Amino acid sequence: MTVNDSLMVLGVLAAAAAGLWAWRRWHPASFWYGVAFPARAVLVYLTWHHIASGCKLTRHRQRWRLTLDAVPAAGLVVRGAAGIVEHKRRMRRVDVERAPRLGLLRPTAQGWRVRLRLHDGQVPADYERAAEGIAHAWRVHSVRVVDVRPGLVTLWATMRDPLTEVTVTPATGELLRVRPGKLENGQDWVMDLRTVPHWLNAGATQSGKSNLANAIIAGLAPQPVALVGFDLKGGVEFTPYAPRLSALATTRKECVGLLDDLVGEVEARMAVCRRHGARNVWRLPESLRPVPIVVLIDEVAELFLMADKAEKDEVAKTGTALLRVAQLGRAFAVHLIVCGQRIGSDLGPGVTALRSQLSGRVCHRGNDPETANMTLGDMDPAALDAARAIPAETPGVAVVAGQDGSWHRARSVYLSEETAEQAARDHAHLTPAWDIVIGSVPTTRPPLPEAA
Ligand SMILES: Nc1ncnc2c1ncn2[C@@H]1O[C@H](COP(=O)(O)OP(=O)(O)OP(=O)(O)O)[C@@H](O)[C@H]1O
Repeated sequence: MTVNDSLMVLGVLAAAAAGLWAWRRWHPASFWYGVAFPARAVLVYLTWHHIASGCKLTRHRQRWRLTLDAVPAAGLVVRGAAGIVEHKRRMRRVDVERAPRLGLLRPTAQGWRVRLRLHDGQVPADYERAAEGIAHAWRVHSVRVVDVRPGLVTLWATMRDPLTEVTVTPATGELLRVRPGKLENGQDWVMDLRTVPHWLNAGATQSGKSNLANAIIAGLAPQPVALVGFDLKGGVEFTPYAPRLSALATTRKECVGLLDDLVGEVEARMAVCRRHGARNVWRLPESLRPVPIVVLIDEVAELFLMADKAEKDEVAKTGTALLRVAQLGRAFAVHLIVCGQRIGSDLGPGVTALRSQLSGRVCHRGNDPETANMTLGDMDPAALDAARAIPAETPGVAVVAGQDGSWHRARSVYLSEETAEQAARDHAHLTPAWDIVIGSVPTTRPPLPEAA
């Protein structure tokens, strides 16, 4: 090759590299699907056997193979023990290491998914244990085991943590549905109170609980719902949202009164449903359908703590009323969003029962492993591990679990208090008066959609 030829080849290579760089820089999505993903896929298939072996996912099988056996030749052996001079071919059964069969790698915006066939005797937990090792071998942010079916698991690899930056998601406009942030798989985090009626929002201080509550309030503010606040931290959290709150309790006495109202309202709705042969308010004729109530409770532990014995009765009443609202509210469009650092049995009897009614769980970073245990203890152990691994420098990141047992890492969208307060002020005209709400009087609000 002449010097000119070499220069030309170098020039072409440099131009190709610059083109690829520019492509990646200006249109990363098409670069990923067109170049980066196919290259990654080839690497994954080529290295899979090695990685599976390193992560102890392989199995040994007996297979027929044509082998070359070394045979000492007669007469020459005497020259030395290692006098092997002849080879003989023959078929025989040998031990072969087999990796689990990889299905087709399917690209996602943030990485890829691939289905694997389990070896006999393997369970999905084997793959959950190996996931971290596989993530390191594939040089990706995380690998999760998802979509478990008999004999099959799907591995979902994510190249970068999609929760480092969460952008604002538009309002859904659907009743009792909010999008407070993003899930790790890049999809919107949808909180649908008609599917999961009550939520527990737990985490240490500065973990992002209030930000999530703000996002929920801002999402619900434009909807035809009544918002109610319980804030025993002197009202500092919820008073700024007062224009959009139909009721706000900031002292224990007010809490007891407001809970009495709520229990009475649930019972009244129950009576209306019974009269009309409806199992829930969504099956009532539209003109009779009451306005949904969303109850936000800040720092739930304050409701159960007592300074002296005189408060014992009030605390007991509060616990019972809250439990009744939780148990009965789901059918009668009364929803709870309970925020707190701890919601354990140490707060008193009834708290564990209340927690079990809160089927939606959001577990932010906790100060101790107990927070994750209390919030997600009855779920998949992998969810607990993910919650315990949330770093302090990413407030708003949480593990979110619904009632079907599935869970996701998610992050609420950052919403300044001013923005949420502005949303409350902007939609103050939609705030139904509490007297009208608990009077179950059909109001002139816009008609509610039919139940799904
Ligand atoms: N999703 C988020 N993205 C970015 N920053 C966030 C997010 N959520 C919260 N933060 C930041 O973290 C800080 C603490 O958040 P927040 O007040 O919601 O925590 P908290 O758990 O309610 O704390 P506390 O119990 O002390 O009230 C806030 O200053 C906020 O700026």
